[in-house]
Amino acid sequence: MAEMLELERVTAGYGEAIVLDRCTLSLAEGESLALLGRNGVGKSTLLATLMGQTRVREGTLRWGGKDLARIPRHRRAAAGLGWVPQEREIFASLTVEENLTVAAVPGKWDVQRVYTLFPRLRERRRNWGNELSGGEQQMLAIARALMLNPRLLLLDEPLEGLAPVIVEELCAALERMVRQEGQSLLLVEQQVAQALALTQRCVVLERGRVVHSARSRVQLEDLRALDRWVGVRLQEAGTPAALAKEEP
Ligand SMILES: Nc1ncnc2c1ncn2[C@@H]1O[C@H](COP(=O)(O)OP(=O)(O)OP(=O)(O)O)[C@@H](O)[C@H]1O
Repeated sequence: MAEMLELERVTAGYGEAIVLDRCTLSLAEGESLALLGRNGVGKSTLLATLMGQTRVREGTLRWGGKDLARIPRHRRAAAGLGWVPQEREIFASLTVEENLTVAAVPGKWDVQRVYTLFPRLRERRRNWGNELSGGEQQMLAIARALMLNPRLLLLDEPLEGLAPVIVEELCAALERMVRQEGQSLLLVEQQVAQALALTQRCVVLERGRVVHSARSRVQLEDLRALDRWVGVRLQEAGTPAALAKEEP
């Protein structure tokens, strides 16, 4: 597989502060990658860097073989990077369907396809954004990003703060999105077992640098090996449905 995204020894941060420190990773078209690590190691900063929101001091970022630095930050979404930040930022005074269609880009993902992925959004299509539960807001934020037909979807802790039953529903949708629809995904997530179950590969960041990488399926069978970097709480890891299934 040709690499779609390549970071080579990228050092970046905010103002004088350096957060990413010679960070190297790559992702191919159709691939799904979990970005793991403790709080504050730079996972969100890596996504922000892809979106042009940090100061890159050194290293190269290539997107589709081209220098990402040459794509201005307001053009990154149009260039195929679909970012769902932790804050979700859905439009409270638009309906669910208006949220989805307000900035849609024609392509494989359309309203019917995202409703098939998230049937709950179809049921709620006439509700205002501010009438949704946290889980529904997260589904809407992801669905809205898909409506831009991104080549790569960047999800920042989509499961954070959601009730277990909603986590399960959301994971089932993300699993279909990745496995059946072949959506490329870069997933930042603290819920390690779920993140591994949804992805093909994983990398661990520590102090802004990749310190470990593995096949997700292999790693899932040895969660304890991640403990030194991530502090996996095995008893909380759960047993997502996807664990029992074949690797994509
Ligand atoms: N907008 C910002 N301006 C200045 N510093 C920031 C900004 N965003 C993050 N930082 C700092 O960058 C460092 C890395 O934060 P980042 O959010 O990337 O970590 P993370 O691995 O995503 O952790 P978390 O799970 O807590 O979000 C932290 O020290 C944080 O305080």
